[in-house]
Amino acid sequence: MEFDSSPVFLNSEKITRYIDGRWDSLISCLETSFVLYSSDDGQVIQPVRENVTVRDYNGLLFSMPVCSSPHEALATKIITVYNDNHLRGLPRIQGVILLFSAVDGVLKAILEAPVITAKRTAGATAVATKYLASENPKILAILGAGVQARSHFEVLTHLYNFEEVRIWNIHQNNGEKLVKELNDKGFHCVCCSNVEEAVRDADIIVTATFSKTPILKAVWVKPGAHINVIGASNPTSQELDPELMRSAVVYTDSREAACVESGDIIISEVEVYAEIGEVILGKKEAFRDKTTVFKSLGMAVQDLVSAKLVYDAYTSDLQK
Ligand SMILES: NC(=O)C1=CN([C@@H]2O[C@H](COP(=O)(O)OP(=O)(O)OC[C@H]3O[C@@H](n4cnc5c(N)ncnc54)[C@H](O)[C@@H]3O)[C@@H](O)[C@H]2O)C=CC1
Ligand SMILES: O=C([O-])C1=[NH+]CCC1
Repeated sequence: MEFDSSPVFLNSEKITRYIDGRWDSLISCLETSFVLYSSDDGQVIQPVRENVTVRDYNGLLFSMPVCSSPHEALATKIITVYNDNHLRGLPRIQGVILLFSAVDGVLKAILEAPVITAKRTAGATAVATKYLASENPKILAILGAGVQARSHFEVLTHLYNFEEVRIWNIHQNNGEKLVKELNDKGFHCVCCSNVEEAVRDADIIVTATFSKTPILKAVWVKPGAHINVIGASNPTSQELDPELMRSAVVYTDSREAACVESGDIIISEVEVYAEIGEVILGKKEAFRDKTTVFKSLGMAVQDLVSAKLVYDAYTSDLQK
């Protein structure tokens, strides 16, 4: 019997075709992935990711392997994160996700990583926000105007009807560009000239920047707000003022990763109260009335479930 071992290659355009407009399915897969990761039954095996520093070019190479038994799948995301790439007119995050069958080890697909990374990170935030934010949030503030800012805007406006969406960016022209792009699509957002103005009275805040030092201060944040911290994914970077970290109840995706990768957690010396998976499982409380922080690091299992969602949609399309 002939065996066609060629994996399919799904580029960003194809991935967009199979993932766009599917927030609810993606959020549901991601919710399951949080539960599988935080259950102690070994259904998901996900070591802390490896990274290699490219000192001369301010770059990093990440390798993120995972096995999920319920999905009968293995995946590894391999990405580079080059902080200065905007100066080269290139995306800061590039790479691929390799998706294998866990049954026989066959490589099924190679998927370009940026679209899935953007969508799954925002989808994961959506899960955390659903559990931790106050009911009926009215004001959303997004700090940053890049890839993650866009995908977070998309998913959070899919989930909630905000009265106001505010965007702040370090380079105001890029913030204005994003606001114009969204408003041209029929949304109503405003660009703020400073962080304090953007987050005043906000119910939900997203920080999605490449800042190395805190951009968000405790005194600016409304008590009871929910903050999704997406950037600062290394032990020496911070997006939040340590005082804000210490005044909030801190949740994360992976406690094991947070303790070695998150500058916001390590430098402020806060205790992680819970993984989001533990909240979904009912093992830990969701303190909606308190100021909450979801420190997102990003997990390989999120890439696996999202890549599988895309791959399954692609293969079922082929069979039509
Ligand atoms: N938690 C997770 O799963 C993931 C986290 N990330 C992180 O999210 C952050 C944003 O990533 P992308 O949107 O893909 O990048 P991007 O390059 O598309 O956007 C970065 C944004 O940060 C702003 N920025 C850069 N330096 C800054 C500074 N010093 N202070 C304030 N703002 C600054 C830029 O103006 C831009 O708006 C990065 O820190 C990245 O590592 C990215 C992917 C997944
Ligand atoms: O999970 C992920 O893909 C990443 N987290 C930080 C940079 C990229």
